Amino acid sequence: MRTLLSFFFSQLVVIILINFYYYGKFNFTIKSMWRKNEITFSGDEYWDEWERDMCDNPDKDETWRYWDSLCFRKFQNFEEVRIEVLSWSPPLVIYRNFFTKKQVESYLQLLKIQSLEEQEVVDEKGKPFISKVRVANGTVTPFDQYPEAESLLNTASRLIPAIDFSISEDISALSYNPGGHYAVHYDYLEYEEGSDDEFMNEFGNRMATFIMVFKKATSGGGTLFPSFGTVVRADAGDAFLWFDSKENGEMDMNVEHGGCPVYDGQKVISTIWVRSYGQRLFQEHNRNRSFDADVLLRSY
Ligand SMILES: O=C(O)CCC(=O)C(=O)O
Ligand SMILES: [Fe+2]
Repeated sequence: MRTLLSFFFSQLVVIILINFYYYGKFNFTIKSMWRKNEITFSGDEYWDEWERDMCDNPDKDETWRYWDSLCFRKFQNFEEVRIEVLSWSPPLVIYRNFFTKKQVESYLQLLKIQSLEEQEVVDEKGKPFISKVRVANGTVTPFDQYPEAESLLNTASRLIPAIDFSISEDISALSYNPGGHYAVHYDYLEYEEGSDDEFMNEFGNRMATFIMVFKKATSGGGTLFPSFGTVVRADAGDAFLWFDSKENGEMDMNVEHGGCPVYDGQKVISTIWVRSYGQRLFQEHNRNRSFDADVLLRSY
């Protein structure tokens, strides 16, 4: 009887200890999420609470662990390309280890000697102005002026044959310090009628956004896609890409996205906005629907 009782009590103690452990863990997670959500920064009024909750949710970190994630290993002219598909239609994909360490380092070195400026956003007339919708520093690094930028363009053109990267805006770099962010927005440009944009007249609207990662923040700083329920947290040397337009060239409403607030460390990315006119994909597709990711998996 005594052994039975002592067995019973020892089990009780174990159960209580386990409960304490999990309660503590649970409490810690909730508290740390809640604490981050409480962090204020300049421009936080442009973020909804649920968007910040998604940004801060640590479960969104490792896409390749999801039971339904699709990972492809493709050979393009004997070079290996690793593609993680986060959304099939419209496509949102991460290219892992896309750039070499040397490319990453030399581009960061180039940014060090450039002076990065506080970034503006454009209004509906296409006019730039400073706004706390985006808090970041940046600069433009034209391909024809900087071999470090040209090398990135060459790699993208070689490994992603579906897209003609030469029909694009100059590569532009962004650096976010703690408190830096870019509230949820679309990249597809929408101006009021009558505003004149020569570049738009010649090359069309933004078809795709290609983001290259050079430095990952130590806390915060992912890229949130509310419609996909995903936060991309890519590493230095990775790149990710999505389509801003549908097959008929109109704006795709599913691809709103934002740069989550950086809490610690520095985030450095740079972007190539690919323009529509002359892209082969529009000759092959013209329906009123989103593109599918299979166009990125073909070799052409
Ligand atoms: O910082 C990010 O993660 C996103 C940047 C972005 O959306 C943009 O530059 O248009
Ligand atoms: Fe954007």
